[in-house]
Amino acid sequence: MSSDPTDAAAPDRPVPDRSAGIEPVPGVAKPDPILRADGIRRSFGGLTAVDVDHLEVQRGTITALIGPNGAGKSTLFNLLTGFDRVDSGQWTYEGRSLQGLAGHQVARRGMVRTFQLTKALTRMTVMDNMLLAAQGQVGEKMLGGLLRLWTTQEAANRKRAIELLERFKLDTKRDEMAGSLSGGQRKLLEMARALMVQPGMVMLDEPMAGVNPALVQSLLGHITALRDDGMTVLFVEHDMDVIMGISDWIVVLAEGKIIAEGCPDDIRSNTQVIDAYLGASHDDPAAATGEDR
Ligand SMILES: Nc1ncnc2c1ncn2[C@@H]1O[C@H](COP(=O)(O)OP(=O)(O)OP(=O)(O)O)[C@@H](O)[C@H]1O
Repeated sequence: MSSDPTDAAAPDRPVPDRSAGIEPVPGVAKPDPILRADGIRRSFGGLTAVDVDHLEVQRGTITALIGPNGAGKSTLFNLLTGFDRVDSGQWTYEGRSLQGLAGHQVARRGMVRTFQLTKALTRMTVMDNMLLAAQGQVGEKMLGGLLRLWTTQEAANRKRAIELLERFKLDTKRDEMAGSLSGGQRKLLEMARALMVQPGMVMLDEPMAGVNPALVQSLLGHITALRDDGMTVLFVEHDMDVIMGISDWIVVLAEGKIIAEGCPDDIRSNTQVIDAYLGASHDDPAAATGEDR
């Protein structure tokens, strides 16, 4: 990563289109992939949740992972970030294998994901949430041990936490319980927590879910600022306006497989994508194309 992600605002410079010229076909090779995955499979009983032959994520882009309910988006996120185990497959981040690593080890390599705040986290202050995130994405079982290890790194971590809370306009909330934050503020905290480990790639799980429409623009600005600061963003989202509005590239999953990839215009006009959404009984078909209803 070339610049400090704690910069308060997105730099005022044009962002190069890093997905220009890439052919819109499933599994297409990218000129400068930060993440490469091959043969990623995961079944639950008889159900194949994920069956991805090849996926590359281009460095420095905002890439959306979309698909109807049950398509396998969350499972793929969990697998790539070490929060679930593949049945088979290999994947690399920055050319190094992540196979078999736990979530916190993946985060320390620089690929970090956001999580909805768990109950335990909502009972901690905003600042303690940030300090805990600095330890990497460990399970709550390890909380006690980590609390004791805080002292050494604490000063540096506090400084970084304050910078990030200022960036996300949460600095006045630092001593409040995370559970008292609004839906949008929680999303901001989830993003701020992810940045504590200075990642090169951030994976956002439904960053707009439960957010008041008034805060959507601000959140979108923060997501594009991550990319403009040099990070790669991969996100799962259902809101088609958001997806079409900020994505450089879109990967479409259906029944565990990548059925389409391309820039927003490619995806909007892709009949296979429209069919996949039309075939999913509990999704709104109009949403598949991002058309006004
Ligand atoms: N732990 C599990 N045990 C059994 N089945 C699971 C498990 N996790 C996911 N599945 C199944 O795997 C399939 C893919 O689920 P997944 O949650 O990854 O889809 P998704 O695309 O994220 O869906 P949504 O958009 O609704 O969140 C679904 O059929 C789901 O029921």
